[in-house]
Amino acid sequence: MATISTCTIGFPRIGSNREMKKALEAYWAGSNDAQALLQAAAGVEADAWRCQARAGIQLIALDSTLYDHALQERSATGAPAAVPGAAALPVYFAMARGAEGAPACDMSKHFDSNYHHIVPELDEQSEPRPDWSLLLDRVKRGQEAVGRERAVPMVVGPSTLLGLARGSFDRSSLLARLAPAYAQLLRQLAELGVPEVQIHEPILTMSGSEGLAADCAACYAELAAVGLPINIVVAYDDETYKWLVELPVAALSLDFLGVPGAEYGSSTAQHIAKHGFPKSKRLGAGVIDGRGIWADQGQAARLVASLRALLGEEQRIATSTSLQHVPYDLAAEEVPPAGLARPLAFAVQKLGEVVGTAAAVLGAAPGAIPALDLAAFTGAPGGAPRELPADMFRRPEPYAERRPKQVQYPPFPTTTIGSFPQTPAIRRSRLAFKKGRLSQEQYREKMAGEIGLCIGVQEALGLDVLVHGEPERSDMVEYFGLKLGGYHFTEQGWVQSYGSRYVRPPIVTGDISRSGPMTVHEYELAQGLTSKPVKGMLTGPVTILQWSFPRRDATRRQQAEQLALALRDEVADLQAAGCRVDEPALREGLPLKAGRRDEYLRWAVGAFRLATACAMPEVQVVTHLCYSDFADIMPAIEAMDADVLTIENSRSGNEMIAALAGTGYPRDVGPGVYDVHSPVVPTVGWLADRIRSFLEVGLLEGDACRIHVNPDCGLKTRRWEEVLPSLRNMVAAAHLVRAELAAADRLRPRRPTTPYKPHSGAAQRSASCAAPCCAP
Ligand SMILES: CN1c2c(nc(N)[nH]c2=O)NC[C@@H]1CNc1ccc(C(=O)N[C@@H](CCC(=O)N[C@@H](CCC(=O)N[C@@H](CCC(=O)O)C(=O)O)C(=O)O)C(=O)O)cc1
Ligand SMILES: N[C@@H](CCS)C(=O)O
Ligand SMILES: [Zn+2]
Repeated sequence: MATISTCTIGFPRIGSNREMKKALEAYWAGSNDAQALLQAAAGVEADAWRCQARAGIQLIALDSTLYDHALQERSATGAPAAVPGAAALPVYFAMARGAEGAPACDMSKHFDSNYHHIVPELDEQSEPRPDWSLLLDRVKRGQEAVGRERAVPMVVGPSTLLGLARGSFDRSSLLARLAPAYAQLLRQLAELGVPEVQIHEPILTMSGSEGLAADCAACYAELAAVGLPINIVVAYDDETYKWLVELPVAALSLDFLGVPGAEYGSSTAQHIAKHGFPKSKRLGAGVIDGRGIWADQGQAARLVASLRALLGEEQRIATSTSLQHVPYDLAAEEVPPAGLARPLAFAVQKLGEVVGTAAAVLGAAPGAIPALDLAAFTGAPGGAPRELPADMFRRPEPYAERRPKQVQYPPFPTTTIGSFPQTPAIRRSRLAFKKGRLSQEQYREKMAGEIGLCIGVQEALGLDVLVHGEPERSDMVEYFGLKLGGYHFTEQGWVQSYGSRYVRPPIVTGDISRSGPMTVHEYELAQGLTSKPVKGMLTGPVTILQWSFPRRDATRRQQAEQLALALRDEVADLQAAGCRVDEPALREGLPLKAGRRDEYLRWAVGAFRLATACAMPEVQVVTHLCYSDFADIMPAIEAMDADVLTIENSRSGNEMIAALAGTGYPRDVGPGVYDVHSPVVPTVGWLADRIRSFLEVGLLEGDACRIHVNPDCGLKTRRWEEVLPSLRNMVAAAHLVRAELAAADRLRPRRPTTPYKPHSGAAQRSASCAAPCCAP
């Protein structure tokens, strides 16, 4: 007798109408008290759980968080308790966002997604003092909402908690000490009568996790002994299958899809075909895409049918990852994304796909469900790859020759990463423009005023390299999606990036094309107001792609190449307009498996070079990386051939710049000196210490003229009241350390500081750029 069941492994935490975001921000602004926040959170989670029950999901993961799920499991590890009630909220948010005298905990990219988790703080000294009351309360609320037999607790697993922690320490012994804490949780859950517990262990997808096999086996044997069925959930890629299936647990939920794009497909199905799946376990088949938005129940049904032949009747249909990576509900779109010939599925629709797939397989008619029609994407798949000439990837002169021709700086030149506060007034203007209450002309004038304000502020603060402030960009990726052909966008397609911050990833539906300049007007406006250099501001091709929903009929490489060609034309137009400093951002979608990284890095770095190589030697290409560890991809960073690298640095304690210094990285570096995700204003003394520490780690052998001083990332999430004193202190700190170096006679600029002269040359445009850029 076939038993195909259905389950979820996570759901959007924002609420169908962004209730969670609004409640959090009202609480932080002081217009809401703790009770109101907790009440709003309870409403959001209950709505989400009931929505899953209504869709017919049998086992509902009790996902819910005030800020981040990795942060809320800390109470089991001996770290300060996380939110046992209203009184502890300030501690919880201090950990997440910082508070006076207490810097925020480190934040990091969650695997290869655009979600950011708070990094667990664990080391040898950590003494688990388990307090699971929060999670247990959540389970009780879940049982009330959807019934005992459907409410399934989910918890970040001990290996993952340890794997996400930074630093090198004896993880093996701490895992052994964490096991009893988790065993205690399982006993308490069993008392509540839950059907099973989901233990999320995404760390087991990572290369190198084979080394965890013995420790994991011991830990899970101890947990299994409690007697509560355990479902280990491993998402984001295929997994270290051979030893994972041996773990003594009742069920394994695996990701059958892997990264979105045409590379679609993990090796999970092949692993099962090759090695089999133990009869004693239940498989959670993650066949509905948890992080793509194309509806494709047909593919899922066929996958499950093929598994059934291998596995027999006992299966469970699930999503490949938590649905937190897709928007809540397509029905919220007043106008469904226009021109989309293919059906879309957001989280609510994906619940229907899970249930529908189970029904189709039971009905033995999986073939009857049509798969996503790839032929309906516009354009030939990617219009590429065609062989592009090698010189399109090479700047005319190598770094060592071109750097002296570029703008020269004083020691510790000060700058910012691009965005300035996105104020309510800016957002109101944009909304008025969208609703037709402001004309295009009026909207542009408003934005011009904001740009003028940003330039005036930066001049007054004494910054050395300026930016226009990005007021016209709702989001650094969505903005380009709106300007480029081949993209569609949503009105309500919010996806959590971190805490209360959300993005609307644009959707690639066809070949990407640029119909005209996208950023030149704003650059010209800004540069026209100052004699200091203004950076042109582009988002890099890989970043745009990683933070979009890619099409399914072309590889990510093909899509990145199209984006790179569009950005290349923009670089050409920016430099023709006189721009001498340019900033595309690259963000890795580095595969979790080491064996796939080289190939990825080849095309990702290639896309960056393709976008920027048309820049004349005099143009300084700045790139920016935030919230990612890149110690293990240093050669790729070097191969990007940028002139300046700005990086998020302040929360991770110089780890990255120490790595850069260690490899003798020769180019200009701008290590972040303060955390932009915290409302705390850093003091001059603290900032000066940060700057001095760059010399201590031996960065650029102490050549201060090439060590730029900037915040970790853009300032769009901050208020002017925070930005003004923070930047004032940052500039003062740079000047202080500059003066100290001068007094100690340690200022030996290798070349004279040259004043900045914006370039005025249309003639040079045709000489250096037109040919390669316009005839790709
Ligand atoms: C740099 N980062 C980014 C990442 N990914 C991106 N796609 N973009 C990024 O910048 N990843 C890593 C990091 C950190 N991440 C973020 C992510 C998100 C924000 C952020 O500030 N998000 C805003 C939403 C921004 C936005 O698009 N706003 C719209 C307004 C939309 C809206 O709410 N409209 C209302 C009315 C307007 C109003 O009254 O406010 C409506 O329509 O009803 C806009 O500006 O037009 C957020 O608030 O979450 C920052 C860093
Ligand atoms: N220029 C962007 C980069 C963020 S990663 C900004 O400043 O917001
Ligand atoms: Zn950044």
